[in-house]
Amino acid sequence: MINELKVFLPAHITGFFEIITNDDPRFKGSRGAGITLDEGVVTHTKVTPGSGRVEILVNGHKNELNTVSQTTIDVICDLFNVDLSCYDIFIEHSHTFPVGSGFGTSAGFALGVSFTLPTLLGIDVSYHMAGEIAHLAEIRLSSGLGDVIAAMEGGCVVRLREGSPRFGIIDKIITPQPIYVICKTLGSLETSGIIDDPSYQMKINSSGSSLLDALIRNPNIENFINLSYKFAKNTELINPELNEIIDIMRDETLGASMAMLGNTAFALSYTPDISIEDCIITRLNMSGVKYITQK
Ligand SMILES: Nc1ncnc2c1ncn2[C@@H]1O[C@H](COP(=O)(O)OP(=O)(O)O)[C@@H](O)[C@H]1O
Ligand SMILES: CC(C)(COP(=O)(O)O)[C@@H](O)C(=O)O
Repeated sequence: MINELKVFLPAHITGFFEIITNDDPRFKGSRGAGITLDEGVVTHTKVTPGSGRVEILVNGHKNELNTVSQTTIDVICDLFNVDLSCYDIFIEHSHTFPVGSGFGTSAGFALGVSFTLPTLLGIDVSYHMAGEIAHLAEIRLSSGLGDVIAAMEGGCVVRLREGSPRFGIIDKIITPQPIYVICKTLGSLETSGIIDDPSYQMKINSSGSSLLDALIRNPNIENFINLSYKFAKNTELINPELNEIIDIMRDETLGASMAMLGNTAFALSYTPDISIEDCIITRLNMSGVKYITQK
């Protein structure tokens, strides 16, 4: 039996969204649209016979960022009634984007665990069930609502129905040629502080719903980024400093907006050229979850 697996999950930037609550976390989530990137989170998981030790590293460090991973392990134990006392588990996440800045990093951590640990424990989970495990961890922590279902698929993902990957419904916007994604981050935003705040929920939902309808009527990448900017303005989530950067980006690209939920500007372009310093430049991901080592 294999004792280690490595998997890649693309980062996911939400352009606009609508919060859909439900007492059943499998049916709680968001509708909206976003893009996945060719960079994200690589997770390397090893399981050996042992005494219940769990070690989680994030970019080589043990720190508070192991909460999402630990919560995903807890979800696996709850769902499959697993006793970990006779295993030692080692998980290492490597991520290129800053946490909490609108790149869906928490979803990448959760999916990295859910697409490796069950298999290494001999638990047979389907592709969509592995996604559901990560979704349940995100909902439990309020660290995300719809990144999981989008990151698994790749591309420019439209979330038509909320929920875990077993119940949510997505579609994709076809891009005629390769798309560069240009990002400039000024810092983080606390996701839970926004998605759990009733006043933000009202602004988000009153705007997100109509923008999704507008994208469905005209499903193309330029419309996505322009509707995303409308959302950032309508919800008043954008700040003047970020707006200045977005204005410059918009003049040089197909369009630009704020990455939800982070203090980050992102632009879509057919070329990697931009006049702004210190941008992260990558490509629209088309593959979704990808095993680096074979199952
Ligand atoms: N590994 C982690 N452990 C604990 N909390 C995390 C972890 N990753 C992200 N978070 C928290 O979850 C929320 C969403 O994180 P993240 O998905 O990285 O946000 P974003 O998509 O905005 O970058 C943030 O509040 C962040 O602080
Ligand atoms: C926008 C957000 C609710 C949070 O995104 P992040 O902060 O990147 O986890 C996302 O999960 C979504 O549902 O679209």
